[in-house]
Amino acid sequence: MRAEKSPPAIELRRVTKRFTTDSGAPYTALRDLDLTVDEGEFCAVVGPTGCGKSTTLTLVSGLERPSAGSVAVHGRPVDGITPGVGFMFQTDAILPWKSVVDNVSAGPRFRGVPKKEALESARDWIRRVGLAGFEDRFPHQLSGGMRKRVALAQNLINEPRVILMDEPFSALDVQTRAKMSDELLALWDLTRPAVVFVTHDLEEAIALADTVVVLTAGPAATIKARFRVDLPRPRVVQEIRFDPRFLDIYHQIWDALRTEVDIAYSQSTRLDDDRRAS
Ligand SMILES: Nc1ncnc2c1ncn2[C@@H]1O[C@H](COP(=O)(O)OP(=O)(O)OP(=O)(O)O)[C@@H](O)[C@H]1O
Repeated sequence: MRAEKSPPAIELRRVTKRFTTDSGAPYTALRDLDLTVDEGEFCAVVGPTGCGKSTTLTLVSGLERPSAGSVAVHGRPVDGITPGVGFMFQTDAILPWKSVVDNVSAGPRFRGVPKKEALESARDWIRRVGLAGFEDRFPHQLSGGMRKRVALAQNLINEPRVILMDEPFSALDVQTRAKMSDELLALWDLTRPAVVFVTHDLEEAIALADTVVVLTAGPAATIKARFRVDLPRPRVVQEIRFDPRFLDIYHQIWDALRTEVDIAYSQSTRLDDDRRAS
């Protein structure tokens, strides 16, 4: 008997997304975008500022609908908020009035898991993200890096098969950021969900991902190129940068990205000039 090939974790086909701007004019953010992320794949998305990286995530999450084309998660068309998907954004989504353990156990509690079991599982995840002993602290008593750990535990406790991350570590200092990236890779390795990780930082993208996708400059952004990152795992984020293969990959991707960054930059300076002239 022939085994059925399981669908990819995420599939966007010929996706176009139009917004209506404040002035009422239509703005096409994405056009004819095709993106496939396999089960267990760590995919980083890079592209010039404002090209549509976050919009791509909101389409997968179900927070926004495509104007044309289709979005599917595990073969199911996305129709409203996608179940089984975790999110991590630049700003923390942790609740300031709840302790660490209550924040982390909130997901299972919401799904109806009995309190005792939810708290046990939360303590387990808090330990795995390196916060044992901080269970009863409140978010304002934690550093930025510690709050990110809480957000990671809050996500991973729900055992998502897909995690969407939008510059989750960009507010952290450089060292904490590298440390968190290592933690993320170690935790990802435990359950290997599919990840889409949006970042401005090409080094971060290569250090973390299996594939790096480059978007073109907007409007009507689409995928310019997709690169396989064949660096060995496990990786230490701050050390993998010195691998000669890392530099090769960096140069290849930067060649594709640089043109798009230049286009976006000249568009933004032209807009500034127009504004000054009017
Ligand atoms: N709700 C909205 N209404 C109107 N325009 C929007 C809306 N959301 C996004 N846009 C526009 O769509 C384009 C893509 O935005 P998006 O935030 O996805 O880009 P990005 O690549 O994530 O940006 P950055 O790199 O700055 O984080 C931008 O020009 C943005 O202004």
